[in-house]
Amino acid sequence: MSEEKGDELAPTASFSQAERDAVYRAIYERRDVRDEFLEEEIPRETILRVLQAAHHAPSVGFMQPWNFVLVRDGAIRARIREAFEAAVARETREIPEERQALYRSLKLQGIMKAPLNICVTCDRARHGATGLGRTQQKDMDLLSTACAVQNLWLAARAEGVGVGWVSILREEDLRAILGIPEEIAIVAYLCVGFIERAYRRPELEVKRWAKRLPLAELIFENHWGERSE
Ligand SMILES: Cc1cc2c(cc1C)N(C[C@H](O)[C@H](O)[C@H](O)COP(=O)(O)O)c1[nH]c(=O)[nH]c(=O)c1N2
Repeated sequence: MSEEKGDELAPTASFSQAERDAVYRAIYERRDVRDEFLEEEIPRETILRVLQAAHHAPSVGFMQPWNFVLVRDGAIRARIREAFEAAVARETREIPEERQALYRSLKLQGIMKAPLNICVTCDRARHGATGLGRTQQKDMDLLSTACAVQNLWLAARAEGVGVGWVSILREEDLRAILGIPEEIAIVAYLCVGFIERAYRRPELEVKRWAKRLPLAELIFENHWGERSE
């Protein structure tokens, strides 16, 4: 035990109603943004605040396996955009016939429009190949990195910055274009920029691709399939 002075348990200060409202507002008003990005550069301090929020995400064994590759260069983003187009062509073939027209009408990325792209990676061997909390469930490092992405997404919303997650990209293309080593996993490719307008509901719901499921249908009591009366 090597606790330092000030490290003892302290009372948890409660949130005021306004603070609670702000937290829930960030959660409910966060959107996946594809097309509404402004050209304006995001100040370095704002980017760092958002990344600091990501860096304070929970992680298995406090592993903090993430890195953030900040991509601003237009030529690099153009190559990623090309890789996206090729990936969309492949994905289109897997979409059921009756949904193809709707799929093709969707805007699914803002790689060139957003002034900043961020590739979030996971170093699966950080602090050793195995570790606390990860011996039985091997992908906990990847899930920890997803927690960091969510923190980033929420903090960005509070900063007036929109984020769009683009997963229609082959990992090998991102790896080659961004020079990411083989041993580093790629978790998220994000388009990031200030926004002034956003949908109030998920764009995929507005465009009738999918609906939000009723929460009550997703909750079981004690055993899978058991619902409360
Ligand atoms: C892991 C992962 C991967 C993707 C996404 C999200 C997540 C969590 N989403 C965004 C997704 O469509 C969106 O979150 C939902 O439609 C819900 O909308 P809101 O995020 O609430 O606006 C997403 N959107 C998109 O246009 N292209 C994409 O490739 C992806 N990929």
